[in-house]
Amino acid sequence: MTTLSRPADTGPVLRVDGVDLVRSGRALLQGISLTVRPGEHWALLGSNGAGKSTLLSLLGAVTHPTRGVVEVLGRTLGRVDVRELRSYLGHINPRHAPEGGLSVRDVVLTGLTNTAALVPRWAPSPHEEEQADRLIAMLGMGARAQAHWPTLSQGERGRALIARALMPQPRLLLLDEPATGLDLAAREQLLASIDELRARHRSLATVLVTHHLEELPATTTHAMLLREGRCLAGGPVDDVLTSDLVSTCFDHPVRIVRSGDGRWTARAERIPAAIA
Ligand SMILES: Nc1ncnc2c1ncn2[C@@H]1O[C@H](COP(=O)(O)OP(=O)(O)OP(=O)(O)O)[C@@H](O)[C@H]1O
Repeated sequence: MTTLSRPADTGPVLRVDGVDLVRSGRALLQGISLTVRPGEHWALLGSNGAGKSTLLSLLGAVTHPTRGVVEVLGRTLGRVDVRELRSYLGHINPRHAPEGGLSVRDVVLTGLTNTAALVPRWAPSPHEEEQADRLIAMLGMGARAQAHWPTLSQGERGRALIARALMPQPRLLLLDEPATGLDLAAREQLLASIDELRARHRSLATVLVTHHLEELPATTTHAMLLREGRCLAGGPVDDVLTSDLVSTCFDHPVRIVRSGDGRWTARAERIPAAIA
């Protein structure tokens, strides 16, 4: 196997050009183009089945396009060892299931080996252990570092998984519905952690999938709206998250408001009785 040198730290983090993805004879994505640069924080929104997770799996080098080009960290999918490329990405799936007996600290360390369990005869360096402790503290999990995975709440797991994904110092972090199932306090803590992470790591790029505008961190810079596998709109967040575009995307009239703290709310518009 050829060894991939660490991808260069310059240029776009992601470049998707004219991508179609067909599975079982069905077009799941059509004509998707997207460029993500260092320091950009993208939200990927769309209704159930719009293709968000499918697009995220392309960006995470998990699947290949049927047509078009996907470049991840400057490497073209189809011409690169994707397993190795994935080790330079932070791809957070809230459904990740680490081995039961691991502590938070162990789970975070498995981010270096990209495995569900600690690798036998592998030991982290003192520097790597320090880094794990620093990330655990940054995500507000210092007091729970020795807690065993099954005893954690869903919110604690979400934050531990972000720390895990950051261990290889990725340039790109992919988050698939990170706030799903969290209660109000856990969601707010998670969003605050994401904002802090972005502030501390200025060149980090992120792509976050969600159904809910209330789950978008205030630091979101760009958005893409997906509808039936196609891009309805993509670009700077305030150009894309408008009442008109989001209503079209979800096939329902909604009013979008961005409040003073930079967060969003979406409310259904009342449809006048005459046309309801
Ligand atoms: N391997 C596959 N073969 C055929 N269809 C698939 C395959 N994988 C996903 N799909 C379909 O592709 C569509 C897009 O799925 P995807 O999971 O990307 O949507 P999503 O926007 O993430 O949806 P949700 O919000 O419900 O999670 C869905 O209709 C899904 O059933």
